[in-house]
Amino acid sequence: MSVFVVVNPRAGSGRTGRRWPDIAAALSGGIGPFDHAFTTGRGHATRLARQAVEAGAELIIAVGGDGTISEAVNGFVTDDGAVRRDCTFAVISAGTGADFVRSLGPSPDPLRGIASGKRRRIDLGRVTYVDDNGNPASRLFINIAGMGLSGEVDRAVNAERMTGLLPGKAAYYIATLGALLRHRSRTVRLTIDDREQLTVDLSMAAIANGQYFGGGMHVAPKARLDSGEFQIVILRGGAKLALARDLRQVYRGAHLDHPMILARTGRHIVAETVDQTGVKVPLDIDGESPGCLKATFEILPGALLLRQ
Ligand SMILES: Nc1ncnc2c1ncn2[C@@H]1O[C@H](COP(=O)(O)OP(=O)(O)OP(=O)(O)O)[C@@H](O)[C@H]1O
Repeated sequence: MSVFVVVNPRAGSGRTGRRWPDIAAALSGGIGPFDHAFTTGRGHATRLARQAVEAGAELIIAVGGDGTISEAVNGFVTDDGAVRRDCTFAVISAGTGADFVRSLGPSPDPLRGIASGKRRRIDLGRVTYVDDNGNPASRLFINIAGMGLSGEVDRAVNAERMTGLLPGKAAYYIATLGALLRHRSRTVRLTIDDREQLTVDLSMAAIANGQYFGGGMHVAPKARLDSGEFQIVILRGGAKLALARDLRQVYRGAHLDHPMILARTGRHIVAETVDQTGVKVPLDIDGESPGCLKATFEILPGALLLRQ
């Protein structure tokens, strides 16, 4: 079998690079020979995975955090926008947040899972949106996309990381706190499967394939990777103090009955700002914020063959 491994040596604040010799030894013991390459920066995992898929790789393994996993999955998209269904994907999670793998269930040893050859089909999401230069863009997501506060946090975390002054976790907390303090809710209209239209004063919405984001927040406890639909969790605007106080409920996944939460399911969601201020609502796509509303989220049932 032809195997290609995409490794982000910087993931987990550089831990992945340090662990790579051990991971590589265990991998070759489990699955035999493979090719690999280290990513050098943003978007590189997509290019590496795409080259490998086009060269006939049968299994792509992403080694890194949620950003690397998401970028590598985007390498499965062909020029005409279809997703390659003949190549298998696997992950060795070695990032800081490790949110995607939490939805896969308990797996004491991901290497053993990969070596076992067990495979399952999971859904992917596709989001079309307006990028930061005002151009139409499209991207796959494997875990969670969303809008509002989560997009603001992504941008703040990214800016904080750029300064390089603080280590990963501290940068994340400081950026999140700052984004929360600056945050203002916006009026957004969500059209779900052409059957329901919600116009809400929105702080945040998660369009969830997986269950966790933000480093362990159980935002969409009812989402299933193979359900053929998204779980949609909407947080209305409200007092920030109440928000901060009730945040703990989200970590436990106990927030769905909260008066500030609306929960739905859907396969096709259009989200647009109807806010008179004209302020843009940033997106969150698997932890990155490459653009703003208006956006369309579409489920791609069973699009990815996952070895686990
Ligand atoms: N060599 C590199 N140097 C710096 N950044 C890189 C490099 N290779 C990839 N990247 C970028 O690093 C970013 C973060 O990577 P990733 O998400 O995998 O790790 P993490 O942030 O530690 O984990 P998590 O997202 O699970 O918290 C990605 O957006 C990716 O584009």
